[in-house]
Amino acid sequence: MFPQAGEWAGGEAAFPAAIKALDQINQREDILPGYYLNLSAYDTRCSAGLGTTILYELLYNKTFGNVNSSILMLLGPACSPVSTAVGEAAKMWNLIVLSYGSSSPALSNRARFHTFFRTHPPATLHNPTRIKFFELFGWKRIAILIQTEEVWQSTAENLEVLARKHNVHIAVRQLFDNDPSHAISNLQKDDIRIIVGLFYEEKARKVFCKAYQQKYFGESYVWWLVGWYADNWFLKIDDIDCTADEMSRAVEGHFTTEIQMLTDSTTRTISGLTAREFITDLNSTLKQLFPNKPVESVGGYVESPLAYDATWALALALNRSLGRANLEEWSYGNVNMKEIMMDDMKKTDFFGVSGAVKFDELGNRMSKIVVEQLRNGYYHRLARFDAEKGSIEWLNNEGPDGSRCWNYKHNYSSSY
Ligand SMILES: CC1(C)CO[C@@H](CC(=O)O)CN1
Repeated sequence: MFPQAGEWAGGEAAFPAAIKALDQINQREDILPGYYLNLSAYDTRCSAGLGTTILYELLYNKTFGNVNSSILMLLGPACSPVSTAVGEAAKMWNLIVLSYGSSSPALSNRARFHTFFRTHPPATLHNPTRIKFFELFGWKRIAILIQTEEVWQSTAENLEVLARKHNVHIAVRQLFDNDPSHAISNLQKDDIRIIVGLFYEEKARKVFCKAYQQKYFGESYVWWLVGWYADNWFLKIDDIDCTADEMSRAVEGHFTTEIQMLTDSTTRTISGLTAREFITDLNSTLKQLFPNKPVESVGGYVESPLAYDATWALALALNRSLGRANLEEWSYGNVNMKEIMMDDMKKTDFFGVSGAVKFDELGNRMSKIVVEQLRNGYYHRLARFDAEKGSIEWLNNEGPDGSRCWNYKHNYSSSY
């Protein structure tokens, strides 16, 4: 399932990446020998209803698409709302679902999504990084500003649980639906200085425009946002009543956390390619497919390594199951074979273009998180955090031990 439109057209780049993996897999004699993996792709348009309809047709309509047999596994969906609908239904047909693009923490509920796995980590994976930095900088009093959407509210709940375990006090938790003015006034009244902002890009512009207008910005405030907004997101002023200069001043100095989806490593991956070789090849394909836009703005470009690695993960799991299951006997009622394939999915452990690929007990994939800071309008990569080891790797800036990152103009107070 590869959305080509809708809230997030993540399938635009993910589909070519998955096809590349499939072609490489089908040429490998050592993977699924004697079998040819066939991929039937459908545009879900990021719609839960359409995704469910496609699943139903795949299950019951043998003439649907070019599928004239039962499908072995489902690659996708991309968008969280579609994964929520499809992932919950698929288990009733013993169908394993492997998403490459869904970040909703709700999808970690194993009871609801028993056969669901994802190479895209949940949004909650940002939280250990945030806590690590709060401890590093001695920030004890934090606020969370939350857009009323499930993905952000469940991320906030997870952050509060972690904060309590690490003696960080969540002093204020402010929710807003469309207009953040009242919430920002409350943060100001409580003299909050460290704010974790959990909202989509369009709301981020409203937050910082209001913050500017209410003079709630500058060197004494530290904002933590997600790092996957579009480049120069704060300069798109057509939907706010602030100038680009006002927005630049309001957002200056904020930190972001982002899942690292393409490894920096030069190690050869399971496919034999390095990550650099993979992305170079994908870029040339995307330039042909989307000649009128830069590759970085093709939907799902950042997540495409996750789709590539997800295709490898499915093929490797099926390959492992060959020893214990006869794939010709697969049918949606074959619980025994579903259990075998579930076991083999849980054994996933390979080095892909997105880094180490393995799933935890909730079907989630762990990744590294990159921390950046906006300085004079440009994002600087500060550090990479390994949530599994709890370790920080400083990138071209040393740590807070009196090095360059402290030369920056913000005088962070350690009393908050
Ligand atoms: C980092 C982002 C943009 C978060 O949303 C994901 C889509 C979703 O969870 O619906 C895709 N990747």
